[in-house]
Amino acid sequence: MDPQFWHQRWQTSRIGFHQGDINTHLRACWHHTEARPGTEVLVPLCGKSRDMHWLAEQGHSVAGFELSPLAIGDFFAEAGLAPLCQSEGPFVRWQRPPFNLYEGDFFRADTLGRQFALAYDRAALIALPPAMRPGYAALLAALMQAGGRMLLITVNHDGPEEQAPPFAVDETEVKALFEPHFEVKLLQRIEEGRQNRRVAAGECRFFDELCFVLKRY
Ligand SMILES: C[S@@+](CC[C@H](N)C(=O)[O-])C[C@H]1O[C@@H](n2cnc3c(N)ncnc32)[C@H](O)[C@@H]1O
Repeated sequence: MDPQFWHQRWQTSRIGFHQGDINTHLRACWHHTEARPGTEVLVPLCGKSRDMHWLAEQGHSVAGFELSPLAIGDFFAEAGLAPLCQSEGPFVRWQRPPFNLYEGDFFRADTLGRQFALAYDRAALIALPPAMRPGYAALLAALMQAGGRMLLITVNHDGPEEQAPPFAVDETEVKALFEPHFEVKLLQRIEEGRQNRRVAAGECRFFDELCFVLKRY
């Protein structure tokens, strides 16, 4: 999407994607990453997700990437943390251990020359229109160390071909995007049914959440 789309969403507080609670798949499936405490977790398109606090509670440091300074500012303010800000390559890095949140375009993350053993994607891939997804998968392949693992959460629905996220990204597409670089395993699929507001409103007949673990070859 155009960066302006996201800046406007944050400026007008249209952030329905933000979850007040920790993500259910994260709690249930993180152990599949075989994460060791102390290992840094890459969180692309992180928003102000509370999941980053949960990862910190498991003993991880967190490297988040986010376009919106409002999102990053809220993340620290809501936690009562005062970050230090400094420029680093094309980013502004907001730092308060165990969090390093990089303000800027994630698609430039390779310029930092960093690699990660762990990553967590919730509502990042599904925020991208189809044409941007192959570049996202290739970038993650470049950023992950051999043997590195990533927990990936997507949605699948039969809503109208909307111009706005969350876009449907089913198991077939996840495999097509990532299998050239990663071993891909579907861990769980939750069928939300009428609990989902789009299904209840008749906009879709189904709305499923899928959780994968990916291992970099
Ligand atoms: C659907 S939200 C998901 C946020 C977060 N993962 C969560 O679960 O709440 C997508 C986020 O990605 C950010 N974003 C979109 N494109 C980006 C880019 N190219 N680089 C960094 N952040 C981006 C948006 O500002 C938005 O906060």
